[in-house]
Amino acid sequence: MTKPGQSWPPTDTEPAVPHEDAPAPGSKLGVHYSHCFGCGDEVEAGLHIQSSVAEGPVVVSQFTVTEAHQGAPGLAHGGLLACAFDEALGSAVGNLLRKPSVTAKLETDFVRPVPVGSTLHIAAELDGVSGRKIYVSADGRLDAADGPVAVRARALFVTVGFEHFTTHGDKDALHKFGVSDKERPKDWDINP
Ligand SMILES: CCCCCCCCCCCCCC(=O)SCCNC(=O)CCNC(=O)[C@H](O)C(C)(C)COP(=O)(O)OP(=O)(O)OC[C@H]1O[C@@H](n2cnc3c(N)ncnc32)[C@H](O)[C@@H]1OP(=O)(O)O
Repeated sequence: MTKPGQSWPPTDTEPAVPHEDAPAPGSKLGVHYSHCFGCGDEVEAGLHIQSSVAEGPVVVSQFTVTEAHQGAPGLAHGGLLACAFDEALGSAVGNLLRKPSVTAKLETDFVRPVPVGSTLHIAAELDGVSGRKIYVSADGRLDAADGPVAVRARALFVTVGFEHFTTHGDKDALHKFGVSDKERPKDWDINP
């Protein structure tokens, strides 16, 4: 856990510059995989997070807490909130940098309870890049983009080759992500 006062990013970084093919500010981001627990439209009890690109290296996401997401009665489960942030942070990394990347470290500060029925407005910003390491952080505000902060998160994503997914996961992963062999060299930076 990064201690209060510890600098972030924890190492020297270069600015995180969005890829030339990254969606423009204002663009709505679609589902990256229909069975993704974070954004997938085929996961009934999933988080159904919707995201769009904002100004700067920022992606904003909304997550509405339902009864399927409870820990204590009427309150969101902390682990599910962490999942929502993983999705929101990963969406910023993947969509803005277009580098296949995975979460290596994720830390969350739970500042206020998040009730069922509320919507978290999550703003995830790319903070810097150091080689394969991508630092990204987010605030989640209750019920409005300028509402009170309920959750904060910081994460390290690490760029991987596409074989990470096809070797460790599903050999058809690229097809399921909607990334074709033809698109790969043009649309994605692969330099792990
Ligand atoms: C169109 C586009 C749409 C895209 C949308 C996408 C949306 C997606 C939304 C979904 C989002 C959900 C996303 C998900 O859920 S991703 C699923 C959850 N994550 C995983 O499963 C990842 C599992 N871990 C691994 O595979 C490996 O450990 C990785 C690949 C991460 C690194 O193993 P690898 O052997 O390759 O590399 P390395 O070990 O040399 O490490 C490299 C560097 O990183 C540093 N390091 C590593 N770990 C840590 C750590 N814990 N704290 C601090 N530092 C750490 C390390 O010191 C080194 O630094 P340096 O020595 O170089 O300085």
